[in-house]
Amino acid sequence: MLVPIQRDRRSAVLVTGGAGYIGSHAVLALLDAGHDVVVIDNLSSGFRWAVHPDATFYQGDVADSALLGRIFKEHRIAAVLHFAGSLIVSESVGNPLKYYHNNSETSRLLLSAMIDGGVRNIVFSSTAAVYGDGQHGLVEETSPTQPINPYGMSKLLTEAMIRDTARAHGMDYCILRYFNVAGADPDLRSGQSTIGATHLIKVAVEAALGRRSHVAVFGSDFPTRDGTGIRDYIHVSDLADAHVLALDHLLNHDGAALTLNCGYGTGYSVSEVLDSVDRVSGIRVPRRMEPRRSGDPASLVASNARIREALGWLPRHDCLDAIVQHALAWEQAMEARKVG
Ligand SMILES: NC(=O)c1ccc[n+]([C@@H]2O[C@H](COP(=O)([O-])OP(=O)(O)OC[C@H]3O[C@@H](n4cnc5c(N)ncnc54)[C@H](O)[C@@H]3O)[C@@H](O)[C@H]2O)c1
Ligand SMILES: O=c1ccn([C@@H]2O[C@H](COP(=O)(O)OP(=O)(O)O[C@H]3O[C@H](CO)[C@H](O)[C@H](O)[C@H]3O)[C@@H](O)[C@H]2O)c(=O)[nH]1
Repeated sequence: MLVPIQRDRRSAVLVTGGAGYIGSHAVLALLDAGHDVVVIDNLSSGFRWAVHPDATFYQGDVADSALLGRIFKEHRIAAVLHFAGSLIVSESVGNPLKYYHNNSETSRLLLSAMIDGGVRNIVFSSTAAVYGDGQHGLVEETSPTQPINPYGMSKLLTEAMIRDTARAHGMDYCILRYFNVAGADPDLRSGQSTIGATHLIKVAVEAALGRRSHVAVFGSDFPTRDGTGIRDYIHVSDLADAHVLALDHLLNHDGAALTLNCGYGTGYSVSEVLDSVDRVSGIRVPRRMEPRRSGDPASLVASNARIREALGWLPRHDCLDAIVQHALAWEQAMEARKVG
């Protein structure tokens, strides 16, 4: 049954990491849906220009409890959408403490500041990396969580903190486990601008535009149909929509406690993704076979039955070529604007 949205017009939403790739798209979707938006970002990997001017911006760290306290006093924050964090799987293997600090410890401080500030709703950016390796077929939310890298473990710890804190302090939460996020806003209001990006589709479209000499294929001996790693690539705008739905759900359901996969349920291998980039760009991107990257599972593909059922989420851009097309268009637009 559809529940009418009773949004408190005076309240706002705090987006941590709103100057980053996914956060900046969520800000656009929230503004499009009529929410007031406040952003906190330390600009460690995000960009001030990526934050829509209609959002109020604070430059600072989520671990700065005094700053969070000030924000909670200056605005009526109804909910926090927590994107800020570190997210490179291979980096987390070499520097795990960075991840346990910036993902786990910083989230603990955020939860503590939320309790102090009386903010009782949180949407959290978790990841498919909490599931680990050895997954067969579609991964359900009830599948075992056995991360094989510190990044996944740092997010799993945060999930546990959120559930325990919610129980103890009467908070409501929606944990969104994203699979592989890619693409750009179809109107090119934002896109992935990360410097020195490591994500496959971003790297491949940079190579198609001649900014990289080739794409390294990390591992061709995985137990997959063509030996390369399989992932479920979700368009960033569909993911942003999921956040607006999650927020509305929290604002309308007391006691909400959701953990939801965000993916399409279709997996593509690295070779298939590169074929798509070749097809869409019209350029044969040079590929070089290299050994596996540490911490990489063979395959991660989402079951999305739960998010469809719980939030009524309906993807609008469920097509690999469309995702690649938008990613490529954003790269070209950045080149033209000379940003990033
Ligand atoms: N990109 C993906 O495929 C993917 C997949 C699963 C989960 N996620 C999660 O989504 C979230 C956003 O990822 P993204 O791809 O947009 O990355 P991003 O690096 O573009 O965005 C992260 C933003 O957070 C900011 N930030 C980092 N630490 C901060 C801190 N301590 N205080 C304040 N600001 C801080 C950065 O400056 C940046 O703007 C992350 O939590 C990530 O783990 C991403
Ligand atoms: O230059 C590259 C980059 C990636 N890959 C391969 O492409 C696939 C996807 O790799 P990405 O680096 O694009 O993404 P990850 O799967 O490593 O991780 C991403 O998705 C995860 C969820 O599945 C996490 O949430 C994480 O934050 C996010 O970076 C993997 O098989 C990887 O080995 C290559 O072969 N060459």
